[in-house]
Amino acid sequence: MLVLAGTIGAGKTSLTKMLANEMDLSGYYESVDDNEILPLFYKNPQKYAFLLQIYFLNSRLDLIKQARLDAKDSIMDRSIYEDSLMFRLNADLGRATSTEADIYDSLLENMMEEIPDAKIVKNPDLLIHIRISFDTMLKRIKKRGRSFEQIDKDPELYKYYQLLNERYNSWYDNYNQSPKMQIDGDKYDFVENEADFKIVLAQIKNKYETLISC
Ligand SMILES: Nc1ncnc2c1ncn2[C@@H]1O[C@H](COP(=O)(O)OP(=O)(O)OP(=O)(O)O)[C@@H](O)[C@H]1O
Repeated sequence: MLVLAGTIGAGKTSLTKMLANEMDLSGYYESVDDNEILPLFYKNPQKYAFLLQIYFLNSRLDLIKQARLDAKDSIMDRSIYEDSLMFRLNADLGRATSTEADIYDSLLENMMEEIPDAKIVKNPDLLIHIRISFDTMLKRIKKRGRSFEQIDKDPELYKYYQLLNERYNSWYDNYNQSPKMQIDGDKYDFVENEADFKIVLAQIKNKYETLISC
């Protein structure tokens, strides 16, 4: 199982679709449009931060189980581990308490702990982090146009996005739940440029094949 990671608008879902197609993998996607808590959270973060995390935790674990039970090898458009980074940021911004964030982390760890000889392994075989600059992040959020994510409607979001993007780098450095690799999402525009996609695909295939052959 391959898992994509990266900030809002990094291109995780697009790259997941392209890799699923090229590498003959089953794609698993988090549905943002059907998430009824997300717009509530953006409207009132203090009230809905904890509920949103529980919603995500539940739905992502469900997807992991489905992906692992699939007869085919799979790819997911987001990792369960990034939620902890987002929730900690929300707690630091006063939208949740540090106790809530601690309990969330402990629950996540408990849920993701592998049981020896279990049929299903929950952690990915490879995590692929798409790294983008803050500038690129803002442009992509604007281009995609999801109304609740727009900065012009809510200037506080600017700071939230900036901190989130900064924290992703140390999150990736500290991530150790599986093998990992990074893609430069500023340098390679894999959505718009076919040659860039080929480079990214080769990097990922190379890493994945090395892991499988070990
Ligand atoms: N744990 C979380 N806490 C708060 N908000 C979250 C969390 N996970 C996702 N979100 C929100 O859900 C929305 C979708 O985020 P996500 O990064 O999963 O997808 P995306 O922006 O469509 O990514 P991409 O463009 O890379 O495919 C964003 O508005 C993001 O802020």
